[in-house]
Amino acid sequence: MSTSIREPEQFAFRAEITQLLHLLAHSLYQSREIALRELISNASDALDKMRYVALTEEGYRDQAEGLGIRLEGRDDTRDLVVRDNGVGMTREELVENLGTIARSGSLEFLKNLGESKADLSLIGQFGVGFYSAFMLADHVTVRTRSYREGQGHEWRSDGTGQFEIRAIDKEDRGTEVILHLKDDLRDLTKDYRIKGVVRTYSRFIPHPIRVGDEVVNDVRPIWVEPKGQVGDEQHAQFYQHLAHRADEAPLWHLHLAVDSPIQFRAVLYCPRTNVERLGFGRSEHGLNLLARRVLVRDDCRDLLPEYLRFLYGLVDSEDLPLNVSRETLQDNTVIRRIRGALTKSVFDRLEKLSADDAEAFRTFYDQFGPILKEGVVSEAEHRDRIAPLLRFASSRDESGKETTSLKEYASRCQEGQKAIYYLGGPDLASVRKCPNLEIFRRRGIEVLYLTDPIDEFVMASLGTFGGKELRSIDSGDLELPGPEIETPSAEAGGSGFSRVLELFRAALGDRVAEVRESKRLTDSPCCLVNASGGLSTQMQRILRQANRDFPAIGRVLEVNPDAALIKRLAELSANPANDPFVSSCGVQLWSNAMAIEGTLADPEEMVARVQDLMEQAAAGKSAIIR
Ligand SMILES: Nc1ncnc2c1ncn2[C@@H]1O[C@H](COP(=O)(O)OP(=O)(O)OP(=O)(O)O)[C@@H](O)[C@H]1O
Repeated sequence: MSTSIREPEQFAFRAEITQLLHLLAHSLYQSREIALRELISNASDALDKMRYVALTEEGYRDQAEGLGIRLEGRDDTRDLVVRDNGVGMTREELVENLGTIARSGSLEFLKNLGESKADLSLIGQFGVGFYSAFMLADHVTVRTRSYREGQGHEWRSDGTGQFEIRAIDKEDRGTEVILHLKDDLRDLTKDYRIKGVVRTYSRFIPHPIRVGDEVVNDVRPIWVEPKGQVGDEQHAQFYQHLAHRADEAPLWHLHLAVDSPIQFRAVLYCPRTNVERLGFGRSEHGLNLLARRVLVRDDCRDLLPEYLRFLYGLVDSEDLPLNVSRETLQDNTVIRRIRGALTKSVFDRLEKLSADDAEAFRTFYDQFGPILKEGVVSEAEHRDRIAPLLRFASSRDESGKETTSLKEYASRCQEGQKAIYYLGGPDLASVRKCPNLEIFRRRGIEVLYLTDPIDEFVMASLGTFGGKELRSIDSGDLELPGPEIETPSAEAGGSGFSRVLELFRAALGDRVAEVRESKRLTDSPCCLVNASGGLSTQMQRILRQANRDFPAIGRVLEVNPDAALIKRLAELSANPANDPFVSSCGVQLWSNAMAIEGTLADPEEMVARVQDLMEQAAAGKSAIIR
């Protein structure tokens, strides 16, 4: 026992924590009581750990009894105490956990608060929940004794840059957080107020929370209750406890009771918002794993595929040993089977949501669709479950508001249509401008508009849907349903048009793979398409963004014999003196097509040519007013 350091020792908080504390202390956040929930959650975690220790470590067998949390208000001193008989902390743990260890979460949280992307209610998600105590208190004291030692320690701080730690006598194991309440929160010492807060935020914590002699919460673990007996309100509170989300009900939940071949109970929750989309890092949390009601891992990532990482929840199985180690989890057959069953249930739930509640499914898809798509690209196993859930904008609603599923698209296919057509681009506005769409518009064939960069990879990974090939419309060999397009204009253009193609070909050289007559354009003079079987334009754009040295791929320039400009060039080509002008127009048309796509590499060259063409046009004009 080291009673030698009874004198307090001073420590400085890490810089980002000082910043965070300053923010919290001056916060005008309305529901400051949520801080209490963070402290109760921490106490509950410490009790879970103690129960686990008692069941797995020699010498602590009798210590799983009487685990609980107690809240006590002290009117005279304006203190509110949160006490637990959990694992407690050693001196080193106190120093590290409450002040000096780097937490990537605190920096991220500060950054997002600064950019107004997050509000204080999200604090618990960043692994810095303890500090929210300073929203309620002007001084915080933590008295704790680890289950491993007889010596207790006290941590004190007023939240301004420093904290101090000293050895104390503490009779019982566990932790006591004493909040010296801010003046305007003094009524939080009253039992009725404390009970109110517990009932609002922490009612379904699976350990008894006592205020006076009364157990205020409902300790029956909701996941072992029969499904029909757990209401939405209970689920919402349990979700808030697991996910550290204040005042938010889950978008949907799953409550599973499976008895064979593996026995397990599970609850899973889908948040309403995807914090990854707000610019936070990847969701870094797994599910809680319990063996016979005892928490064995609070961050088990092996229970769901990576692309369902946004779900919160808990799995409790009778078939798992308590001492299952992190290393053996992945190879554990029980875990693998539970993962399979959970994943299937999630897809069943999503399928049902998409059929029964379009509004909720749309919210889900807006938030988590991009993560779900990773599942198509990263593994083949569940592609066929994810594909029907995908939604895309389409030419059916040019505003992009109404999205469509692949199945709906397929149901609208024309007689003889063998493919599902799509076009990718950086945004809806540029996709809609693409001349390649003209023939589709004329024929009334629907085209999916893909604007998420991963969409192209999704389509490439899927290959087909419902027996129909997924095809980018800038592919050189389109097989459209219905009759081949008649091109009388090609004849009308006659040899002049062939000459135009010849001149374009010679002028463009190896900048293009081919120059040919187009059968897909109605208005535009020309468009670019890709050699059959080649990469789509959007895919080339994405690869070039990722790697500047990505080689330029020779494209096919298709020319519309029907366009007024091309007709005129065909006429002019009868006179060899016009060859340079026609050639120059060819290069410029190619530049225009590249510019529309956003793939033009050398704008200076184009500017010089436009200048030259303008000079020629100006020279042909007359200043004489007729
Ligand atoms: N009552 C307690 N008993 C034992 N240890 C505690 C207690 N409260 C906090 N701790 C320790 O302090 C650490 C920091 O707590 P804090 O609330 O800031 O983050 P966290 O609990 O790790 O993250 P999260 O809030 O996301 O669960 C905890 O991980 C735990 O080790």
